[in-house]
Amino acid sequence: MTTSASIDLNLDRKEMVILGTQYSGEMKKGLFGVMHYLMPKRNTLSLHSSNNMGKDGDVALFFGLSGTGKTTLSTDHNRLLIGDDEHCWSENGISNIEGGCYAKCIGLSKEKEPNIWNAIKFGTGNVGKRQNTRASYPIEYIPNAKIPCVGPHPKNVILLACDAFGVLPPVSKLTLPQTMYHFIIGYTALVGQFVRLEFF
Ligand SMILES: Nc1ncnc2c1ncn2[C@@H]1O[C@H](COP(=O)(O)OP(=O)(O)O)[C@@H](O)[C@H]1O
Ligand SMILES: C=C(OP(=O)(O)O)C(=O)O
Repeated sequence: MTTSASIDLNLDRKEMVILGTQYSGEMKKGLFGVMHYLMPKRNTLSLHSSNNMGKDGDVALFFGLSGTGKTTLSTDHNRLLIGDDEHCWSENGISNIEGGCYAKCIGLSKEKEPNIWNAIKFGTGNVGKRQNTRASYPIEYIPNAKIPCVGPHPKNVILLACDAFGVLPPVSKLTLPQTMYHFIIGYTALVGQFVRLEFF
């Protein structure tokens, strides 16, 4: 064991117990773990991704580890927000699991991310002193949210590598096999450590 935290789940009793951590993100991540078990049985993929939709119905799906920009980039005032973190992709298209968002507060400013700033509503100026301080808000607090939070099959898939070491070009257009390769290796630079820096 490298940590004293544990997330214990009883699928029969539909119970989850979170021990040894005060990170409230475990509530949604624990349930996400349940979805990884249940959804494939229904021929549905559960994805750690954000999603938004353009005016023409084109859905973009953003994959990336914690801190790579899923929440920030999907909350785009020119597009409709479907969700910032956890989704299902089935034969019918995309649907959001959470119905709300979980934004990072560090460095948050009204000028750079006005929709997130306004959605938090309470105490925004006083938070964000630690690396992984979060605020949650109902998705309805984002003015251009897509309610209900569903969309057609994605037209564009974006892999957020956040490669601070400059190994990858800033932007690359990938072929299908390249996309599959990069999805599987999941290369991320510095910010893949975002949550771990804070808690371990
Ligand atoms: N160009 C940028 N694109 C995306 N995020 C950025 C950028 N510049 C700074 N950030 C910051 O990086 C962090 C990205 O975190 P977030 O969007 O919550 O990631 P995720 O949802 O993938 O965990 C935010 O704190 C955001 O303010
Ligand atoms: C809530 C989380 O997801 P993200 O940081 O990608 O928002 C997490 O990883 O704990």
